[in-house]
Amino acid sequence: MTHSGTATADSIAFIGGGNMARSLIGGMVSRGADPAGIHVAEPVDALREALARDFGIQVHADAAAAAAAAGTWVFAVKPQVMRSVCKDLADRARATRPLAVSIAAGITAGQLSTWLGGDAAVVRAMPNTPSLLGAGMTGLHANAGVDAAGRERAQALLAAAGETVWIEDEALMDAVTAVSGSGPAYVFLLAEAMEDAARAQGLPADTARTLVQQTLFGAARMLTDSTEAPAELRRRVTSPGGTTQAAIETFEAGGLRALVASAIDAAAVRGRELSAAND
Ligand SMILES: NC(=O)C1=CN([C@@H]2O[C@H](COP(=O)(O)OP(=O)(O)OC[C@H]3O[C@@H](n4cnc5c(N)ncnc54)[C@H](O)[C@@H]3O)[C@@H](O)[C@H]2O)C=CC1
Ligand SMILES: O=C(O)[C@@H]1CCC=N1
Repeated sequence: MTHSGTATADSIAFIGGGNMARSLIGGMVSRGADPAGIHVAEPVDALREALARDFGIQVHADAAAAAAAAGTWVFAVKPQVMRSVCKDLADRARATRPLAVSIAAGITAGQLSTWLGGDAAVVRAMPNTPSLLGAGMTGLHANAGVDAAGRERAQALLAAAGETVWIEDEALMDAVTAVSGSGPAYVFLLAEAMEDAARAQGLPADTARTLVQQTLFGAARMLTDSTEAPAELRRRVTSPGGTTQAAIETFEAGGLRALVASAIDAAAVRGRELSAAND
């Protein structure tokens, strides 16, 4: 189903309505954004209909219809299809000079600008899925074509879903992707491992889940609400000769810190590969 919404320069068109677009839109709408000004192009019927139903936004089956309705285009498709999606919109981009915001891992502002016909105003953004709850973290990088008003527009869009930080050196966007873009999955992996271990200790599954959920939530709250460094918060849990020390020594002996560094490096390398492979 295609709805015709308000076609204004202030409207936003998401090109791609998958997991990350849903998280951003959910965060924006729950923080008071007007659904009439949010358009999404999504070819999968079920996803499109769910977005319209859940958020009351304007949905379209094809990118051109959504792009025609908005002055800001948010590219939320996979890196592997970004080039062809941009090229299909290049004529319109040259004619209407939208602000293009891409959330794709790896794909550079230079690639996006070229694919959109050259000299496009591009903000490369890297959000994460907690955006759905308004608890997202987004790194933003603007190319030289983005003026102060464009920066403000991009930041306001992503700030509706959580915290934002500007990254002036674009080369660091792959590190941002590896730390905060992919980061929620690392915490979920830890949660899975802790739940498995809790069950292995004999705890019932639902109790194991509750213990892990509330522990991660409480620890995250302490990290964000306290001015103390993580190492100090850890020290306060760790009684000398106690249970935590036994666990921490096991983590250190297993090389947890080096493993985390290698995992984050692998993610950053993959970001650079995605750029090269999809040029
Ligand atoms: N999932 C995450 O946690 C994060 C993802 N990203 C980036 O967001 C982008 C999207 O990722 P996900 O949402 O996870 O993927 P996804 O696969 O859930 O969403 C992509 C959507 O684009 C749609 N699509 C494909 N071709 C299209 C076209 N021509 N026009 C309009 N829509 C089209 C697909 O049907 C799909 O629903 C990727 O580039 C990824 O690097 C960035 C930060 C975090
Ligand atoms: O895994 C990915 O490639 C995307 C980018 C960051 C999070 N998800």
